[in-house]
Formats: sequence, structure tokens, C-alpha cells
Amino acid sequence: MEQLTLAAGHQAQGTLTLPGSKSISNRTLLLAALANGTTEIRDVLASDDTSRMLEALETLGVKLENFAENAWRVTGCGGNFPNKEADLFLGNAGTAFRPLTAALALAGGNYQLSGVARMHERPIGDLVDALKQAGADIEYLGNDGFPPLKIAAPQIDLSKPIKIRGDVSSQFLTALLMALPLSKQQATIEVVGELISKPYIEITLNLMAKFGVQVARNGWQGFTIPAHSNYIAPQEIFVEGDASSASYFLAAGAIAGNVTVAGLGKDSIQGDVRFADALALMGGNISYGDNHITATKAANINTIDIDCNHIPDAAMTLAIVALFAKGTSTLRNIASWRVKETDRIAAMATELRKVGAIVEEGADYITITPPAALIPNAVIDTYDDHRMAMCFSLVSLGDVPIIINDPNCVAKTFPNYFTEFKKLVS
Ligand SMILES: O=C(O)C1=C[C@@H](OP(=O)(O)O)[C@@H](O)[C@H](O)C1
Ligand SMILES: C=C(OP(=O)(O)O)C(=O)O
Repeated sequence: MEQLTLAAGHQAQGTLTLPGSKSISNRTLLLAALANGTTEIRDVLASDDTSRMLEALETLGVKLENFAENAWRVTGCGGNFPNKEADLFLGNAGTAFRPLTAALALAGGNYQLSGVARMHERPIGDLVDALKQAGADIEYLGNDGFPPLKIAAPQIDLSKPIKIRGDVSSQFLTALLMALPLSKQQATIEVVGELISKPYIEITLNLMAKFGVQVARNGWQGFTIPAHSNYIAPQEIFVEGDASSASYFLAAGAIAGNVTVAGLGKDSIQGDVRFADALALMGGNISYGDNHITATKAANINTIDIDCNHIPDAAMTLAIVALFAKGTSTLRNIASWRVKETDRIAAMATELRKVGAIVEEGADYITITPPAALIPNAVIDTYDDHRMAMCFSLVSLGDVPIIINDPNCVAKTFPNYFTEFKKLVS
């Protein structure tokens, strides 16, 4: 297995132009494919997760042109995919798997959707149950409640509200919201249980509105999609820089210098931009521009005790920043970490212990007490989880070398992460 040794670092200095947001890229590509008309999407993320979405759309017969660097011209098919039979491999991309399941279940056709082994352990039952209430025909090809899936043409019935659980993944609600306009009928959704990861629903509703579909809502409990909704291609869409990817560099600035991330600003539609507020609570000096954020070294890193439900991805970065505080930090309300790329609570606990931290894990929380001195040359397993690899690179800023196993797993969302990291850290 490939390993990467990062030298002991003291300083992080400079500006990084962020890669495009994964969440916005994959939503926009799908909405553009479902729309009537042509959309030019700029600053699209180039990574494994977006490649899976692009390949899937191409297999479905959608016309895609890569007309400039990271810019795609998508000719929408108005919800009627040209290819009515296809086998789609979606890797470990939740933002491709869940939304495509819903769109294909309502669009009509015979499809099989599969992914990597881990994707087949990530739940999808709540979404399938909701789609079946709407008349979808979906079968589990492996274990009930999990991919791979077989989809056949639906008999759509939206006479009753569709109930969907929101407490395992917000991607299920996102998927349903984005797909329901294909029915052309009025559709009502009722969320059962406490919805997690709420800001991702805001991204979904914001982008649907850019494509001309306004969803009426009753807080987080109810959503209504008007009859005769149609996605209309906006001429041009710019994808913001990825706020979760920004978290590593902002953390580096707060721990060890002065780092600016460009491509993301105070009006970002991504919830993970709120990571910067958590970093400020820990002592980082944060300043916002229209299209950049800067983090400057904290006089001292403070401990934190925080509910992370609204920032599930960037919260992993806080676990590493906690190593630089004096005392115990607690990250709460992170049960969803257990069903992502790996069981992230268990993985984080195991690997933090390798650098000397005392860690307690519960079903939905983690506490981290840093050691008096970080252990040098720890060999970190990354569990095919891009965020484990990116997070642990930051340990080197504690003036210790660190060895990252399988560093290329960052390709899921940030293929040149380590090149960019090394440019800024010395
Ligand atoms: O909708 C999205 O773009 C995402 C939602 C979140 O998942 P959950 O809703 O499962 O927490 C997040 O972790 C994931 O990386 C992207
Ligand atoms: C949870 C993540 O990915 P996915 O979109 O596959 O759920 C992530 O990127 O941290």
C-alpha cells in the first residue's frame, strides 16, 4: 500500500484556490440533466464523486460537453432519460447514489445501481421506503435496506403525503425533493423524526430554485412541490469552492500561521462554512470576504464542546484541532459519522490514540484529550476515507512527522490535496 510521510511542520502560510463543492457540483449536474434546455456549469469539482455522476449521466444518454477546464455544458432531457436501461456504478458517492436512485425510480426505465463494497453497507432503506409510497418499483439485490438496487418503471401515486425519515441521512430528503418535480403532480413530503444535517437541505432548495422550482415548506417538517413543476436550465451556474475542503486549510491557518481560502465567502450556501465559527470559538482569528475566508493563528487553541449536527463533514477537522488545545473537547450529535465512508467515530478514536490522545467514544459523540506531546511518526490508517487522510495531515503542524497510509483516497473529493497542503506548510 502506498504511504506518504509528511515532515514536521511549523508554519502554514498562503492562499489556496478551493476545488468546487462536491455537494453543489453533483446536485447541479443532475438538475441540469433533468432540466429543459442547456446549462453551462463552471468550477465543477473534478474528483471521483463527480466522475461517478458524470459517467452515470452519460450512460443515461445525457449530452455532456467539457468545454473548458472544470466547465460542463449539459443538455437537459427534461426528466426523460434517452436510455431506458442501464447499469450504473456509483463508487462511494452518496451525492450520486441517493439522488440518482430517486430520479431514476420516478423517471421510468430499468436500471441497476451499485457501488463499492462500503456503499453496499451504507443505508438507503428510508429513501426506498419513501419512493415506494410514491409508487416506485425498487428491489434490493443484496441486503434489504442497502444497495445494490434494481429499479423498474413506477406507477406514480402522490395522492397521500410521502413520509420520509430524516434521522439517518439528509441525502434521502434531498433525493426525494430533487426527483419529485419529474412527476409533474403536486407532491407533499412529511419528515418523520429529527432531520439531521439540515444545511444540506438548504443547498438543495436553493439550487432547485435556481432551476425554477420553488418548494413550499413548513420548517423542517413538511415540503410541498407544486404541480406542473419543471426544471428550467439557467444559462450559467458557478459552483462555489468546497466548504468542507476549506476546513483543513482554515484549521492550518488557525494552528500555525495565516491561510486564505479563495472561492468561498460569507454568503456561501454551504452549511460547512459554519466550521469557521467553530474555529473562531477555539481561538482562530477569522475574517470573511465576498469570495474568500482567512484564518490566522490563534494565541491559544481553546477546548470546545459543540453540537456538530449541522457540520457533519467539517466536524472531523475539529477533532484534529482539539489536539492543539489544553484539555478535553467534545463533539456531539455526530451519530451519522458511523454510516459514512467508514465508521468515522471508531476510525477517528483509533487513529487519534496513535498520536497519543485519550479518546472516549459514544454512540453519537467523541471526546478528545490531547497528549502532553504528540507522538511522532504515527502510521495512520485512512479506511478509504478521504477525510481521515486530509484531517490527519494537520497533525504534522504540531511539529511531528506523520505517515498517512493510502493517501490517494483523497481522490473522492480533493485529488491534489497533498500537493496543495505541501505548498502551504513548511
Ligand atoms: O447532501 C449532501 O451533499 C451531503 C450531506 C451530508 O450527508 P448526511 O445527510 O448523510 O449527513 C454530508 O455528510 C455529505 O458529505 C454530503
Ligand atoms: C459523507 C461524505 O460523502 P457522501 O457524499 O458519499 O455521503 C463526505 O464527503 O464526507
